[in-house]
Amino acid sequence: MKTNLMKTIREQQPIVLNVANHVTPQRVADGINYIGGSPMMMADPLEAADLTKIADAVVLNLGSTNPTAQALMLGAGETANRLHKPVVFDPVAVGATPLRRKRTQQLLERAPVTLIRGNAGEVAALAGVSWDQRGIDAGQGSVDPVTVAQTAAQKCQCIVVLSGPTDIITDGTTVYQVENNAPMLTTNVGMGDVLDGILGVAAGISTDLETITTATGILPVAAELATHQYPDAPFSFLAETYNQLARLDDQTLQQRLKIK
Ligand SMILES: Nc1ncnc2c1ncn2[C@@H]1O[C@H](COP(=O)(O)OP(=O)(O)OP(=O)(O)O)[C@@H](O)[C@H]1O
Ligand SMILES: Cc1ncsc1CCO
Ligand SMILES: [Mg+2]
Repeated sequence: MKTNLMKTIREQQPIVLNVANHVTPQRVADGINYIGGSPMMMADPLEAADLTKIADAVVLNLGSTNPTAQALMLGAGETANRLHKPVVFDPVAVGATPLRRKRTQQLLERAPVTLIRGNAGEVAALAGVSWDQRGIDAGQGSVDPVTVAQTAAQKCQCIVVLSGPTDIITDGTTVYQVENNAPMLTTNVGMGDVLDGILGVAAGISTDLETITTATGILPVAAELATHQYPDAPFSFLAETYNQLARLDDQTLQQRLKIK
């Protein structure tokens, strides 16, 4: 694993450019900032290319898809490809509507992404696996999530991080699993979006599978520590999770990470 990830983030302070949804941008910006990255949100497609030039990584979120957001995603994605910068994509509720599927397909064709992070329902939709997705939530399915993640990674030719009680990280061949988790993460809307931001920070440093796997553990490790303090208070848990993100060092992260 990447044993000096937190130190490297705080030294390099990667700039992460986001096409955020309209629900959780503050949570995402805080998540990036608290671990030591530098967040930037954008809203005007006319500056997507110029802002991508100064970014170390780009994070694209389908959550509040609309024509402007799609133009932002395409503009940033295409420039990032040309400049060989990493792109993280979150296909929020992609299986829910034909429009979301069409816009995702257009993005993946015009600007291939480095990493897709979604819950089981979203990754299943990309893999073409039958799944009972529930809006923005994972829903239920009968196929092994590891197979779902590997299929999506092979189809989309990128790294896939399938989040859930166990997070699955794969390039289509090698598979790592992060077993740290905190159920109150699912009570707070947007913690998947925060995970995307953290993965963007890490991708700004390296996109090797070990770095991405270590980065996937940052949020659940912080959330486990917060759960010890606030086992039944989801909003206090949320605040404490951010405190723990700010405090987290490599020693604590490596000690607490449960990877298989
Ligand atoms: N059932 C669960 N128990 C514990 N932790 C979970 C569970 N499901 C997801 N997580 C953790 O919650 C975080 C967010 O992942 P999740 O799968 O909920 O994203 P999401 O569905 O895209 O959320 P959102 O759309 O609200 O941002 C990850 O760190 C993941 O490990
Ligand atoms: C609630 C919600 N609706 C669209 S995006 C979003 C935040 C979770 O991704
Ligand atoms: Mg989500």
